[in-house]
Amino acid sequence: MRIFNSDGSEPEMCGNGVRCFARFIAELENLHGKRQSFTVHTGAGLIVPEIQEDGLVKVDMGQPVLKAANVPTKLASNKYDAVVKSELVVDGVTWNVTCVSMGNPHCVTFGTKGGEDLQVDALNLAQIGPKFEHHDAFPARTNTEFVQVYSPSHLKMRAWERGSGATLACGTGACATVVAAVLEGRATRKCTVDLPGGPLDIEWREEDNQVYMTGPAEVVFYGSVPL
Ligand SMILES: N[C@@H](CCC[C@H](N)C(=O)O)C(=O)O
Repeated sequence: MRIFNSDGSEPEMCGNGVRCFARFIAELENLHGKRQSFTVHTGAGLIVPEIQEDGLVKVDMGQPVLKAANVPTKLASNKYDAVVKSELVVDGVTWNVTCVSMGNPHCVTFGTKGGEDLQVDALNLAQIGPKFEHHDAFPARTNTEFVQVYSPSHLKMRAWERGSGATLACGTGACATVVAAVLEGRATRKCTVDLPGGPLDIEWREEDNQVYMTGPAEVVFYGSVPL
């Protein structure tokens, strides 16, 4: 699977995309109602989506990458060889950020240094998102997730995506959000993440360090495009 952002750049991975890709293949092959798993080659390695009997798609998203140079970020590692709750000055305001790669780079924030907990609906993403995306700390640019904690197993997130801006959902971003929330001691390893487009269930398993994402993928329309 190869995907393209709306600015034409090619990211390594797309969590929503891989769920849709699995659904598309199942429709093509008439695999309705059957449990079916696929191995998908992506820029981030092999990713394994499985269509469950309930119709939801559960994806083995692989292991998070936390080493600063591999995210990549120029911020220094400070905990578990990772960048956790580090200070990032954006437009004169100091934010606390945790950096995670799910094959593609993510910067996750729960708020500003010493500030109130984020109320994500109040944020002007179009104004602050690009300042994170193009910040010097991120040599490959970054996706940014702004997160509000409802409870240790229930988070709300809005994403500003690298190359695409504010989107209704970001699967890799939801995975990075739970990894960051666990590293910051804010959440358990199994969480529901609410996104503007609907919820995703994410689990970062302790046994094998793998991240699993479960969510829907539905056919919206069929069409053809002359190229
Ligand atoms: N904008 C991302 C790629 C797309 C991520 C996607 N929305 C998802 O669901 O994971 C990037 O440039 O890394």
